[in-house]
Amino acid sequence: MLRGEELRKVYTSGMISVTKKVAVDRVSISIGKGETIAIVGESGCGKSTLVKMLTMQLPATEGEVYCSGEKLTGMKWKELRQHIVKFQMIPQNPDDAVDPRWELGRSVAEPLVLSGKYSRGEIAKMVPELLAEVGLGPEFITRFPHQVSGGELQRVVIARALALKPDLLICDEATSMLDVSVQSYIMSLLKDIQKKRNIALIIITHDLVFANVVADLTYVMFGGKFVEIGEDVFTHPLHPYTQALWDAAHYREMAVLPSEKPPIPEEGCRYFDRCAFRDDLCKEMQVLRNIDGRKVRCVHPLGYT
Ligand SMILES: Nc1ncnc2c1ncn2[C@@H]1O[C@H](COP(=O)(O)OP(=O)(O)OP(=O)(O)O)[C@@H](O)[C@H]1O
Repeated sequence: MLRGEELRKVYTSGMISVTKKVAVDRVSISIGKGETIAIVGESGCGKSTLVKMLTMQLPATEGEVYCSGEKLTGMKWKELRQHIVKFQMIPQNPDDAVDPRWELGRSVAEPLVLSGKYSRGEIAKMVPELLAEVGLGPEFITRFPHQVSGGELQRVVIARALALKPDLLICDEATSMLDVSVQSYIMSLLKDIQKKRNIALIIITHDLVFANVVADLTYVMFGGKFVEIGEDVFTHPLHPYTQALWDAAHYREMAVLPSEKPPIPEEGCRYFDRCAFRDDLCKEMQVLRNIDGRKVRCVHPLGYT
């Protein structure tokens, strides 16, 4: 359904001495209808930048995006907006998605109004239906954001995102600001909605257990590139970084992933300076190799050396 090919993003900053930051470096990614993928990796590795390029919220420095066979990169805005309205974001902080001065019903109705496709009567019928789909009653229509809990507000944001029948929902740390019991409720709600509506889900998360459980495929990112892609990657990690990420998340003693992070080398394996298994072979260009149904960017995959 949606595919990004060789996406690259270089951020430039500064007026006199211009600095360049390669946030994402020639990454390809695709997601099919009804599929769930998770993108994991430490802060700053390029997850959000990649997804923003894939969903056309941010122009790519290089690379192309295709949706159901049509090329979105280079498309005129009028035509492009018909596509991107089908990609809806559930943000980390639900407060960012609603106007604090508006009743919640108005926030849910807004995309329907802006689309110009529905009459007032139709919208008045659709808003309570959308709220019901996320388990909220019609009494929420006249409440304000400060009159509901964080979990309820996130459900309103989901209802609003569903209004224009999206093909893809992007959850960028969508539950990380909620307490643990509400987190699991919201995620199972999203999975139920996904099943019912056959929506694709992209989940950006620091919760590796959750990624392992919900995603059909997990993409592990390091230094602007994928280092491992597969199902259930944390059960038997093949890339040393995947293992280190898992260990770090579980506070275990380990030899890699130090708090002092060395700079990422531009040539060869990006994980070189942090890796306990490095040798001269790792200084050469690394490609994603197929191993046991996974894709791994490593010449010394764990368990194979
Ligand atoms: N607008 C920008 N201008 C300059 N650099 C940026 C900009 N946005 C992001 N970056 C840099 O690009 C890199 C990737 O950022 P990005 O937000 O994609 O990472 P991330 O993996 O999503 O991080 P997090 O998990 O903390 O959200 C970071 O080093 C970040 O500082």
